[in-house]
Amino acid sequence: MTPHLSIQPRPETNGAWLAPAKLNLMLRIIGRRADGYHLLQTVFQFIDYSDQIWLNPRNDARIELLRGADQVPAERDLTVRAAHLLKQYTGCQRGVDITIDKRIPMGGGLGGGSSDAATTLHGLNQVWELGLDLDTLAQLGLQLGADVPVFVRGRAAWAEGIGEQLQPLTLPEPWYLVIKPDCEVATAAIFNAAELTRNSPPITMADFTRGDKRNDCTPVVRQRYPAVDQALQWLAARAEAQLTGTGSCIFATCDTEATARQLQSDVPKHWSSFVARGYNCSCNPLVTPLDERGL
Ligand SMILES: C[C@@](CO)(OP(=O)(O)O)[C@H](O)COP(=O)(O)OP(=O)(O)OC[C@H]1O[C@@H](n2ccc(N)nc2=O)[C@H](O)[C@@H]1O
Ligand SMILES: Nc1ncnc2c1ncn2[C@@H]1O[C@H](COP(=O)(O)OP(=O)(O)O)[C@@H](O)[C@H]1O
Repeated sequence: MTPHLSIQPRPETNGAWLAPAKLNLMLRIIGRRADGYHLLQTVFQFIDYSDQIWLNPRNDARIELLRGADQVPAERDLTVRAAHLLKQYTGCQRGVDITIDKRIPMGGGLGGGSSDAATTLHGLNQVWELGLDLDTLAQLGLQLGADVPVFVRGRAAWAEGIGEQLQPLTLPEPWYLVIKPDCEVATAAIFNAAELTRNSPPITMADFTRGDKRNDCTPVVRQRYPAVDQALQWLAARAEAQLTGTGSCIFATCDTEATARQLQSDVPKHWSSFVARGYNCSCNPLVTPLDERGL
């Protein structure tokens, strides 16, 4: 059976919905839209390293964040914004208490905020019995961030456009060592950098499969964040080192968990790190695992 991550509440999650992180296995910037958003080619894969979100219905129509991410005001939290968006779109009068157990580092290029938003859209679609389909949830998600649709759809993907035009991919599901240098990177600052490459020639999926894993953000992030540069130098001396998204996290791909843990045991103590498995499916109530559909 093809392994998959399930974002739905299960006994082992104590009623929590899971919001997994992602890695960008390559990222090219091939242009810019008139509104300033960049046209990308990127490959997304999920990893089994997740935030946990509890969605408890209330007796009134309020949306309350009982515990969220550090230093993110409730009104800016992407789970709260997702809940308001659903109410506005459907006219639903119900309320919810939201509690987030934050594990995915913020400003790390791991998409934690976007994943929290996507999981909230799925969770409240069920808890509030809204009956919205996957396309509608992905469209609503895009209003919250360019990265939200891939988490809503729950399939590893080749992405184009601003990251929302998605073609599912079946990739190897290796182990990853992820290192978080001691800094956060604001996505907007990197996309606004004058020195960012914005005219990379487009590649094909076959080029990626043959090994083109460049991330156009890497030179800018290395130059502006010495901690990322140092971590990349350290990892590159031991394995192929890559930046995910706009960073700050970097990663190496390993064939086995043992290899990843061996590499992790040498990581200098001033960087945090974790080992996680890659997954092509992050299954939600509207997506059945590939193998259960006979694919
Ligand atoms: C770069 C990527 C790669 O997966 O990930 P992260 O490094 O943030 O995790 C994503 O494209 C980030 O997606 P997301 O974090 O949802 O972006 P948004 O909230 O929509 O936008 C954040 C900022 O980045 C800019 N932005 C985002 C996406 C894009 N294709 N072009 C952009 O120029 C936006 O103009 C905005 O200033
Ligand atoms: N629930 C949330 N979890 C994390 N970040 C959030 C959340 N809601 C809003 N944000 C905002 O989104 C920003 C980006 O966070 P995140 O998605 O974790 O990183 P990245 O964009 O680097 O992948 C944070 O710095 C924070 O201001």
